[in-house]
Order: sequence, then C-alpha cells, then structure tokens
Amino acid sequence: MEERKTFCKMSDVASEYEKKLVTADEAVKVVRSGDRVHYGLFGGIVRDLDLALAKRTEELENVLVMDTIWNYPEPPAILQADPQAKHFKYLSTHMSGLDRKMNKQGCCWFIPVQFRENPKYMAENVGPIDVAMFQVAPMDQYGNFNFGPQLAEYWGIMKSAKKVIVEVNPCQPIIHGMQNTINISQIDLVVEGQARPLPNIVAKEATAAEKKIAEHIAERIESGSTLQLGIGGMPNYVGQKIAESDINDLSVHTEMFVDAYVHLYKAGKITGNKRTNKGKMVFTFAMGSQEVYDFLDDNPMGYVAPVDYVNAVEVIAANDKVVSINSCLQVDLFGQVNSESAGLQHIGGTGGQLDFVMGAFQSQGGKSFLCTPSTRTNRDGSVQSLIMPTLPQGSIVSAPRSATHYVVTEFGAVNLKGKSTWERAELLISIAHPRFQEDLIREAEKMGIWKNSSKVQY
Ligand SMILES: CC(=O)SCCNC(=O)CCNC(=O)[C@H](O)C(C)(C)COP(=O)(O)OP(=O)(O)OC[C@H]1O[C@@H](n2cnc3c(N)ncnc32)[C@H](O)[C@@H]1OP(=O)(O)O
Ligand SMILES: CCCC(=O)O
Repeated sequence: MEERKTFCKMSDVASEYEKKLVTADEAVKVVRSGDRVHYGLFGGIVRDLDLALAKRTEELENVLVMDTIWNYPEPPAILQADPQAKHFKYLSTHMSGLDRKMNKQGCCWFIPVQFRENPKYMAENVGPIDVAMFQVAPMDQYGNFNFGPQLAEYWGIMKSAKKVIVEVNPCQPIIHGMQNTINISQIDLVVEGQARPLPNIVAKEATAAEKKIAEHIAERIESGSTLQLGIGGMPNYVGQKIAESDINDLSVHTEMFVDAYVHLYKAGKITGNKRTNKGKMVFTFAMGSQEVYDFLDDNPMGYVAPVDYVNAVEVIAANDKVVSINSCLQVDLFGQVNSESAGLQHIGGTGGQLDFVMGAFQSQGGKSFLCTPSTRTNRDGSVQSLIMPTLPQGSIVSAPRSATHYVVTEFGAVNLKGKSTWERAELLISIAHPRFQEDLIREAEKMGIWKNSSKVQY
C-alpha cells in the first residue's frame, strides 16, 4: 500500500467522502485479470461488490479471491456465475460448511494458517493484494469507519493492499477496541451497500454426548477464570452449566465472541477482573446470533483487537486461570489431535486452536480442553471410535502431542501433560467408548505403548 495520510482534517471529511463515493459497478472496475482480491472477514465479507464483480465474469481471467469463512446462505455470486472456476479461484483461510461444499465441487481451496500469524502472512507472504474489499459501518464525523465485530488480520491485509474499497453496511454494529476503525484517507473508494443484517449463526443444540463433555469441563472451571469458548452446541452448553453453577468472577479473552458470553454476562458471571484489559471482553471476531451483535453494539465492555494481539501466546498467558475449550475430530493414542480433516477431505482450519492450547497452558493455573464425542456414526451406519491407535492416512495434526493438555469425551477428561506414551494410551483408552477399549488396548500393545510391552510388534 502506498503511504497514506493517517487522518483527514475534520473539515475535509465530507468532501473526501463525496470524491471517493462510487457505485459497486464502478468500484469493481479496478479489478484486472490476474489480480488477487480480498473479500473481507467473517460478517464483514462484501455482498454488493461480489454481485458487481460477478457481472464481469466473462471479461476476467485468473482472479484469486480470498476470505475466511463464508457464512451467507448462498455461495458467492462470482462462483454462481463461474461454477467451474474458469475465471475466479476462491481461497479460504478457514472454511465454513458452504466453503467445504464448494471445495468438494472443485472451486474453493484452503490456505493452512496459524491464526495469530495471519496479519504477517497477508502483509508479507501471500503476495501483493491488488484490491482489498470489506464492509464497514457508516463514517463518523471524524472520517472514521468502524470495522464492525471482525478485525483479525485486517491491518495485515491493508499493508499489502494496493487499492482499498469499503462497502458501507448500516447494519454493521459499532465495536469498541484497538485499531477498530479505518480513516477515509486510507481508503480509495467508498460504496454505499444495502443494509444487510450480519449472518445469524444460531448454535446447534448440544447432543447428549456434548452435554456430558460440557459437564466434565464445567466441574474443572474455578471462579476467577478467563474463558475462551469455541463455536457450537458444546461450548454454548458449557456456558449454560456455568450460568447455573456457583462459579463466579469470570473474564473473557477469546478469539471468537459467541452467544454463551452474552448469557454469562446476563447471569452476572462476568466481572472482567483479569490482569490485562481489565473490565473488557476481548475478542478478535464475533460470530453468533443477532443477540451477540446487539449486545456488542457501542458497548464499552466489548474490546475487539487484531488477532496477532488477541491470539499471541504470551498475551493469552498473561491472564491467570485461562480456560480454553475447543472441539476436535479425532485423537490418537499418542495424544495427537486432528481438528481439520477427515482423511484427505478438509473440514475446517485449526484457526486459533493451538494458540489457545499453548497460551492456556502457560497461564498460571490455566487449562485447555480439546473435546470430541468418543464415537461417530458414519453414513453407512458403522460406528467408529474417535480415540484411535493412529490418525488415518491424510489426517492433519492440529495440536501435536507435546501441546495437548486435557482431552475430553463424554466418558471423562484426562490430562496428558507430562505423561509417558503408555500413560497417555491408558488415559485416552479410559475415556474411549467401552465397546472399543479392548481393541485399543490390543493396538497399543502392538504399537509398543502399553505398560507391559515396550517394543513395537511387527
Ligand atoms: C471457531 C472457534 O472454535 S475459535 C477457537 C479455535 N478454533 C478451533 O478450535 C478450530 C477447530 N475446530 C473446528 O473447526 C470445529 O470445532 C470442528 C470442525 C472440529 C467441529 O465443528 P462442529 O461444528 O462441531 O462439527 P460438525 O459436527 O458440524 O461437523 C462439521 C463437518 O465435519 C464432519 N465431521 C465431524 N466430525 C467428524 C469426524 N470425526 N470425522 C470425519 N468427519 C467429521 C461432519 O460430517 C461435517 O461435515 P459436512 O458439513 O461436510 O457434512
Ligand atoms: C478463522 C478462525 C476460526 C477458528 O479459530 O476456528
């Protein structure tokens, strides 16, 4: 990005806005064949600009378009216009269910990332970003546009962006925090988009196994903890269990802000009495129901910050009793955790899972929990154990065995830190489904990681 003035004089703000204001169709004319375009993050991904770019499909070749998680119900307009990916290649640094579907159809690719490092990848590694587009709230009297409840790697993207286009969405809430606005002087073009509510992500109801998992975790949370909860029915149910318990004096330092925090706040459980950013609920993006966005709107307790701050291991660890709760897909008997793939099929990125696993462990009195139901019923009706001897071919190790702290299934929670290979095998088998335990013991014996065997049996 060329050097830009940081701020506009207040008297210039309105005229600068008028000069830069164009329609979506005019704005996307800056995109050329071969360009790399960023579409924005989470609930700030552009819609009107996507529709306008789709109209140019036939005249463009080899345009790379990046996002994080596409959360709208229908695919991007550019891919509806170009389902064979002949003109646009779509790339995601995480992937939602819909991104996964597009991936299976061959028109969406994954970029593996460690979430805290995303700003640096965007600034220095992906190559120049020719056009960065993202949604913002309407401009204020000082010429600043609020990014809404998503910040993560925006400033990294801005460092390498040659052109910056904002799509104003009056439904973007105003979020308090650090580096949470961009000035009109830092923007090339402004498009006034439609007022579109942010994606309403309602957590699934927790299953019976997830409820048991949540209970095992809630038993291990002490008053005075700082929480990081992931997405889904299980973390939400943990929130519900805490709200009903006598656990008190909780704080929030989390990657993603979800509904559970609103419920905990309403139950009087959040005091914000932690060491860093006292009184603030710190996050790098919010994704939840409309209640989350309404709660955070102009709420001085909310504090959005860049992901290289929020997810930095030392920043997480600076608070005491950090409790990190995330889901995974499979765990092997060494304690290696796969949260990303079913064999070769990509499911979702690891995001900030490892950042919080490491940060929580380093925090005084901290704990991280990686959770999975003990079994999965496949489409053909067969049941498989998700505690397995080794991860299947093609699986991704998201948390290495050296990092894994607590693993939780509906049968209990075990702490693997400092444990030998046979102790790990024993602990993990103790929380596997009973119908698979004998098989797992036999496999552990063959692998040389059972107490009475120290040699691999070929
Ligand atoms: C966003 C945050 O959580 S912030 C904190 C840190 N980040 C993370 O922890 C990221 C890593 N974790 C994740 O991405 C998620 O928690 C996941 C993918 C592990 C689980 O997410 P959930 O929403 O609980 O999974 P869900 O049950 O909806 O399954 C998602 C997909 O994975 C498939 N799947 C789930 N479990 C398995 C499994 N054990 N084996 C194979 N496939 C599986 C499902 O079939 C589904 O596929 P489909 O939508 O293509 O049919
Ligand atoms: C994009 C990051 C989301 C996650 O951590 O899962």
